[in-house]
Amino acid sequence: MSSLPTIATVIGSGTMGPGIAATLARAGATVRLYDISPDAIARAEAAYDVVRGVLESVDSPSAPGGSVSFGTDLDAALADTELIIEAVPEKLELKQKVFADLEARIGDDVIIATNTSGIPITTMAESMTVPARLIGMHWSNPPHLIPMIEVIPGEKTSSELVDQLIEIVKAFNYVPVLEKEIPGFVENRVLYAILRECMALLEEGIVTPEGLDACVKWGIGYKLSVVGPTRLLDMAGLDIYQAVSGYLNKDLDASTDTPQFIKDKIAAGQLGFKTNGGMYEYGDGDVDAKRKEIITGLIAARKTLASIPNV
Ligand SMILES: NC(=O)C1=CN([C@@H]2O[C@H](COP(=O)(O)OP(=O)(O)OC[C@H]3O[C@@H](n4cnc5c(N)ncnc54)[C@H](O)[C@@H]3O)[C@@H](O)[C@H]2O)C=CC1
Ligand SMILES: Cc1ncc(C(=O)O)c(C(=O)O)c1O
Repeated sequence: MSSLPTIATVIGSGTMGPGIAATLARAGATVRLYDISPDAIARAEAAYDVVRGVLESVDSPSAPGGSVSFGTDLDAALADTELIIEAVPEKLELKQKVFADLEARIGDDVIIATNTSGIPITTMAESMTVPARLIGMHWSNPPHLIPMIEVIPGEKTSSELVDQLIEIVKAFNYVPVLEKEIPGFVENRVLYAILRECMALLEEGIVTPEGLDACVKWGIGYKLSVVGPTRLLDMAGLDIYQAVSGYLNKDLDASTDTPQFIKDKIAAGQLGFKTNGGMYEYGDGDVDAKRKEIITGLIAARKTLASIPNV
């Protein structure tokens, strides 16, 4: 296989599957999107139409011949495939069962890339017949708009596969970030460090949700979208970092569990957009409107970031 696979299969058509499939298809691959649930497939077909429109409006590489087909027939989805991207729910046992099911149906040369948010690849590969073929390929949500993918080899992943996946990611113009294996990988370790402190500040009543969102969006997000954290330290001064981290680090939240108020919301069925309420409440039509605003904002920001120097 040279760079982009001719045929690829995405397993799991929930939040992430349609955007992943659409990105590969737009770059020219024939993609089969498989799900165990017919309802999920029906939702994915509708989501795909929206995603395709979004891809039209960003500078996403497009090549002729790409397509996405949808279905609940696993053998049909796997026929002649070269690359499988697994995007089923974040449960180790489920992913291991899916890998066993896949390995019973495919040749030894077929790649399995997992979109796990942070389960170590080595652990997932323990029950596999060919562990050298498993590699982490962590897309960020929404996958058709965030042009960066973490590439995470496990202890038994073949080094040829690491190089191959990096070339595949470059073939659809995304930035591959090669990492050593660690729970949560790099992106979610940083994101969850931020989220842990944010949730603690809310729980202690230090700031309102609206105030927190404004502070983090402008004070941190805006700046970090232009200058990464390493260069930010040069901009601020390492002496300042030493002075502040010297008194602040020991005061930062260090809890190891999910905050109780989040657990209470989940127990009350408040999960966020998918239940019309979570951190904020949403009335009729509000969730769709917010989703549109977020996508519009991400498209505008991506265009701007693509047009300025990578400092
Ligand atoms: N939601 C997010 O923001 C992100 C999620 N991820 C990771 O991607 C993976 C998928 O996440 P989501 O798309 O959010 O999950 P989701 O729950 O929205 O979708 C998962 C889909 O997998 C299907 N499924 C369940 N068992 C299956 C099986 N045996 N075979 C085929 N399909 C099956 C479900 O019917 C569902 O449609 C997880 O590992 C998650 O941690 C990674 C990056 C971001
Ligand atoms: C809150 C949250 N948690 C996990 C992930 C992930 O990468 O799996 C994301 C994301 O990609 O956006 C996220 O927002």
